[in-house]
Amino acid sequence: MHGFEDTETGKEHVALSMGDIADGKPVLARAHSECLTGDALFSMRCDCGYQLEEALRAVAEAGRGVVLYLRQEGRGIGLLNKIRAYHLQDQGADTVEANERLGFGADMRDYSMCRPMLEHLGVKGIRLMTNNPRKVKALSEAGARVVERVALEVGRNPHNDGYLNTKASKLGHMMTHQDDDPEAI
Ligand SMILES: Nc1nc2c(ncn2[C@@H]2O[C@H](COP(=O)(O)OP(=O)(O)OP(=O)(O)O)[C@@H](O)[C@H]2O)c(=O)[nH]1
Ligand SMILES: [Zn+2]
Repeated sequence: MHGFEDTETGKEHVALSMGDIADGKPVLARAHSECLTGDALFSMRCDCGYQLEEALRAVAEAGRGVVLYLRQEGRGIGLLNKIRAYHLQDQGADTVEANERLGFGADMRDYSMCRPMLEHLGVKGIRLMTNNPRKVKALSEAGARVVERVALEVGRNPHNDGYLNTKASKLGHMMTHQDDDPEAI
């Protein structure tokens, strides 16, 4: 485990690495945004905890890889605002509308810390586990060489079904699941 301090925001990020990731070959990687509720408290209303677990499992299976754990909770609006957004969602708003009603953009995250973190670890190119095309673009623009996107679709359940559908329809996430697919729950 490697710790990093973001000198601009004061946030402390972490990288979990396994195996030789500085050999120049593409590295299986996940840039995971903090979700206290999903990652630590087992919330089922998002897919974060499931994705984190699957990313760690995939790295372990490959014997080589890195998970960047980025402290940008709630797509960058922070934990308390995410809780406020959840209250709005309980009254009918979707995840994007809730953010907007609170005066935030749909996604306020910044991935500029990833490049120095990967450079420090000697990683030259990554096979990024994500369904989010904006994340691939943002990481590439930040200077990280994304050689491949690896799908990370896990954890769909009745509590996060609507949330995942909104990610696909409003945020552009690439999901193979179809709303009318009875086997996909
Ligand atoms: N504002 C807000 N943030 C949320 C909500 N649900 C989860 N999050 C946050 O969203 C972040 C995870 O982003 P997602 O949009 O689920 O997924 P992603 O990282 O864009 O894409 P993947 O790489 O495919 O997982 C974490 O920081 C969570 O805390 C919500 O309803 N509102
Ligand atoms: Zn979450």
